Amino acid sequence: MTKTLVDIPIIDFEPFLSGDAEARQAVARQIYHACHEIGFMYLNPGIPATLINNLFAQTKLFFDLPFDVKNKLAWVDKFSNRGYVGVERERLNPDKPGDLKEAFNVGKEVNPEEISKQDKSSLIMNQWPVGEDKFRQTVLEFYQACAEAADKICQAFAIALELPESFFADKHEEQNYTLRLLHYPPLEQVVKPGQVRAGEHSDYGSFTLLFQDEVGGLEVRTADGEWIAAPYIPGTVVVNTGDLMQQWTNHEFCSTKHRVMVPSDDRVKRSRYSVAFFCHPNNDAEIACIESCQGENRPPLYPPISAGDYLLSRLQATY
Ligand SMILES: O=C(O)CCC(=O)C(=O)O
Ligand SMILES: [Fe+2]
Repeated sequence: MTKTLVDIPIIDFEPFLSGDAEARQAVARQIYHACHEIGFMYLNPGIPATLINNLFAQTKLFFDLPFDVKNKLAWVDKFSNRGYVGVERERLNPDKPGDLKEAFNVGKEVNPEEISKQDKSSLIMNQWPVGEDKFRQTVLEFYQACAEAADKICQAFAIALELPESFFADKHEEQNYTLRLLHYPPLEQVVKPGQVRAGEHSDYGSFTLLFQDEVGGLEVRTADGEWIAAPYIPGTVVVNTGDLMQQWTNHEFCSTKHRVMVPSDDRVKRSRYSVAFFCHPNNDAEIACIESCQGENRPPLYPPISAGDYLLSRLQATY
């Protein structure tokens, strides 16, 4: 395992994707240490660079659309958690002013015909800008590539914790994921005291894949309370474990605070784009302390909860 200057490990995931059982074990061991020690790592989970580049190009075009067009797709409720969120609408740190960012959330795309047939609470429609077919197509292709990567990462987490390989993948099979495009606009005005691009927070779900551009600003808080930079590293994706994974594993895997700061130099005048793929278990998955993460002197720290109830309670606090 290579340590970066900032102590966030860079792990070569290739042997997990194409190697034998031994090679997969070796990768899983590195992932265990990253999740246990800092909850952040850089991975190459096999998402093609051209797809990532296309997605960033489409993200820029989307945020360049007039506000009125974007606002027609406005995020309406935490049950769907989809659509457009304007600048300062969201506070990832509720004690601070609104975040200096705009966002667009997409969930699993469903066929409208399926809606009437099934319980509609789990089948919620995405909102798309009219006439932007290339955008929709690229975003959905990217969503699928991330979902496939997430499936492999689930397997690696299970092996890392000596669980059956499909333990986490089975509980994520509904693809209850949120793909979030983010734009941090250039800042000309003086920001409010304490205002940042994204407030200090930990992610709610099981884990997140985070794609960023080279503008930077992402910072991660280490166990001793120091903020360290998590810069863009070409060919890698930042992967971090979230609160629900921390709860599930009785803190064997940690969920680490992170934030996006306003640059103190000229980069403040540039837009920053990033894309987060938030992985969350199936709504009805029961999140109860994993057997191998508890013991006589290590009782479960949390009572069991359904993943769906947990997510709703967290979204409630953010908006
Ligand atoms: O934009 C980034 O780099 C981080 C965003 C983030 O942490 C989040 O949306 O949860
Ligand atoms: Fe985050």
